[in-house]
Amino acid sequence: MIKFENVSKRFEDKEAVEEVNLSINKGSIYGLLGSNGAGKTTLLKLLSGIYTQDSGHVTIDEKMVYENPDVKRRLFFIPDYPYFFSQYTIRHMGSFYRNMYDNWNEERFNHLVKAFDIDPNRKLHKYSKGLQRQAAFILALSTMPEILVLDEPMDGLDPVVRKNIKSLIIEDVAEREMTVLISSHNLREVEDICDFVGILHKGKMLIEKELDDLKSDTHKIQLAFKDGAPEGIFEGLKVLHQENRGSVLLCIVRGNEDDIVKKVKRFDPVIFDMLPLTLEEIFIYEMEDVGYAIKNILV
Ligand SMILES: Nc1ncnc2c1ncn2[C@@H]1O[C@H](COP(=O)(O)OP(=O)(O)OP(=O)(O)O)[C@@H](O)[C@H]1O
Repeated sequence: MIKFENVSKRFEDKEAVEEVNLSINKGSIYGLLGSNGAGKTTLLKLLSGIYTQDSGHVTIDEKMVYENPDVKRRLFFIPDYPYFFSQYTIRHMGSFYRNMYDNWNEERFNHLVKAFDIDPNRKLHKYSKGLQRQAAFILALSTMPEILVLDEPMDGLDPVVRKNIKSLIIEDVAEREMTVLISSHNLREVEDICDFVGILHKGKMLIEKELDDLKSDTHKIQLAFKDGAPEGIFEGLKVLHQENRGSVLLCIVRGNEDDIVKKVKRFDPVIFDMLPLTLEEIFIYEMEDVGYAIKNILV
């Protein structure tokens, strides 16, 4: 299990991550979402042992990560800009990782190089951004990591390659319980692949939940009343957003569905619809709730 306990990390005068708590179960695919500069990359680098925290604990199966090569060998981190040694081909990089990772799988490496159509003898720096990212995935998956840490993983990949890579990741999760931590702004992709989601804002974890629970805990409601919305309609409810659309009141409410239905129906609405929300909508309304709203930017 991956655990962050009260983890803080500061850069000069900037608190990048503040008292973050986070747990990721083995075999889970965890989507780390957040506004720009929220601290996502910092968290991934703390988990990968690239940074050390100022306070708190980052552990994998109760072992500290930083300066612990045995633990670091169990994970592979693909940063937002994959790094290769200058003048190296994918074969050279493969040899480098073969020496580092005990579980390196040569057969899989050769198979993936062919499957992704990467020339094993071409220098990696000559490849496009998307092909370099493909090379990073080939290398990462050939190390057979227990934990795969991905920073904006699908950026620059075409839809066919995305689908292939997602299938490979899901296969590794299903077959050998690989754990995946993904930071992404592509919420559709996260919704597609992740089972757990954390939303980070200004260095703090706003929400950490199973994706299904998050979705079943946030509701879009359309309401209309004979003589306008009565006083106290929202009493006892956590309303993230509300707006009038003609005579219909649209609101986003967090909480238990049955409880919301019971509370609202007391006021006898003439229209009452409860609609599902996408992860993207949930993200936008949760951000609005902490003052990070699209309307502020448009004013
Ligand atoms: N090496 C560094 N030196 C100084 N400040 C840093 C450094 N790395 C990150 N920061 C600051 O820490 C904060 C969090 O940055 P981080 O890159 O973790 O955010 P992020 O959530 O990944 O952002 P984005 O979605 O924009 O990529 C930002 O304010 C950033 O400017």
